[in-house]
Amino acid sequence: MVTRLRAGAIAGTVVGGCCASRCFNSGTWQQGQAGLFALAQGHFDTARAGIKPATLRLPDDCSYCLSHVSLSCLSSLGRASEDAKRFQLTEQNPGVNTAIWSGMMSAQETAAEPRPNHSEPEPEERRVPEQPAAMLEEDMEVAIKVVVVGNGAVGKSSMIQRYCKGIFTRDYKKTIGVDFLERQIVVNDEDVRLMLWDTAGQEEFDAITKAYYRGAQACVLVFSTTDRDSFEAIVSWREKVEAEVGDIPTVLVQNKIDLLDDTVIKNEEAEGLAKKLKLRFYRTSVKEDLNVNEVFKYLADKYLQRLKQQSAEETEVVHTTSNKIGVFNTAGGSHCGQNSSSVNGCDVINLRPNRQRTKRSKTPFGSCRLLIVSRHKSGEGLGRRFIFQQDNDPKHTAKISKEWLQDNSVLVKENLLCPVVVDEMTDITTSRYGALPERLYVLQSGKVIYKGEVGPWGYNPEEVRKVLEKIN
Ligand SMILES: Nc1nc2c(ncn2[C@@H]2O[C@H](COP(=O)(O)OP(=O)(O)OP(=O)(O)O)[C@@H](O)[C@H]2O)c(=O)[nH]1
Repeated sequence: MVTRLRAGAIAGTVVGGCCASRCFNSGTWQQGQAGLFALAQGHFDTARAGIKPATLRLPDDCSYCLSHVSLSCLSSLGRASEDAKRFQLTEQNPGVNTAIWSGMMSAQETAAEPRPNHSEPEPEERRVPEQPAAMLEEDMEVAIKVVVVGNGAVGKSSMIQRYCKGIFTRDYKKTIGVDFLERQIVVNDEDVRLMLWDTAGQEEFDAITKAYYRGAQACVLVFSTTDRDSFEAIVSWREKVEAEVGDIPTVLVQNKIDLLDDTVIKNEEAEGLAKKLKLRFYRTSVKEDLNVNEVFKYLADKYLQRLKQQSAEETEVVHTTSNKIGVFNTAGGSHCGQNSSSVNGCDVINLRPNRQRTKRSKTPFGSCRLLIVSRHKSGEGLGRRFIFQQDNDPKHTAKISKEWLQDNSVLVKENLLCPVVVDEMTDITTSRYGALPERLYVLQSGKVIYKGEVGPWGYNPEEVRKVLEKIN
């Protein structure tokens, strides 16, 4: 069975990245998939989010697959622009408001198959403006996951709302778990999509929020001018984030400086803390819209600098090791493409190097940072799926990857020009991009007092809210 998805707008609120996806039919979990889930509620536009379209082949026994969005480089596929016009789930997955994106192989495998009949007009609300093909071909953008952390009521949600929606509300509504908004900006001529994760400030949500730090690429540590505790908690917030994601571009923010008259933190204390933590320090007033843009611009800039630095280091590796860095071309499908062949009765995927690697070039995968190749072999269902993760991290240029590819009948024809990580559905993708807890729990004195259904379908924040209100 082939389930096809087309790009565009999905009715949905992104609730998290996923580390696994579940086939409801077979009950099996497919691990190692990365990305963002969209759930019914609100609006999430995949095209705007920079997610490129693909068709996806689901195994024959899987008619209701809750799957993933992966950061794959599909823009170069001939069909991409056509597919990108709008998103639509076919009749085979009714009611499943999930974006499923897969890697090159899936897309190429299905390319030869007949398209389902979409002759019926789409409902008005599903239609999205068509995008010029050229944009889809070339506009790969950098997406940065930013987590905003700090004690409760310091203004995290307000800051994100101000930045993404340009609004400020006086009402305080405690964040339960996490929330998400995004904004696209241009920094040094680069399109950057900031995905801002608003996390709850209260300790009782730690278990939930920590899961969302995973894969974060930048962090805002916020304290309030009028809340001494929030200032003193900064070091511990930093440690929590670092424990999950290591050293990422981070900024220290003192919010509510419009209330400077009521300050409980001396200037030199705040500056001293920034110095001690070696962080850029901003004073903001979300209320007065002071310095908020600067905070996020700085982070985006810092992140881009790191990317550039990484690229430069990789180039060095090209000259010094036999494992060259670049992008690899996954020509051919997994079982019948012209570039696949058979060795000892096994299918072989031929990976060919692509010699160019220029940003925004028309070269296939030219600006790809992560390439996931999924491979299904008919009849073997979920068991035969390989994911090659090209994330340009020199550490991953491991000999072992190559050996693994060869052991699994993936023929590497020449030296690949890129580091290749073989993610055997284990933890690499998960730990970097996954963020979705399997269930929501509420614990009290070490005891589970609420256990939700398997998420994200089974998430029920309202239930959680009620439980929390009861125990507070
Ligand atoms: N005066 C002033 N009030 C602010 C500012 N920023 C936020 N607030 C107010 O502070 C309160 C808390 O703001 P939130 O954004 O909900 O705080 P939060 O950090 O997200 O809180 P949690 O969700 O509990 O973690 C709200 O009443 C806001 O209106 C600011 O810059 N100045």
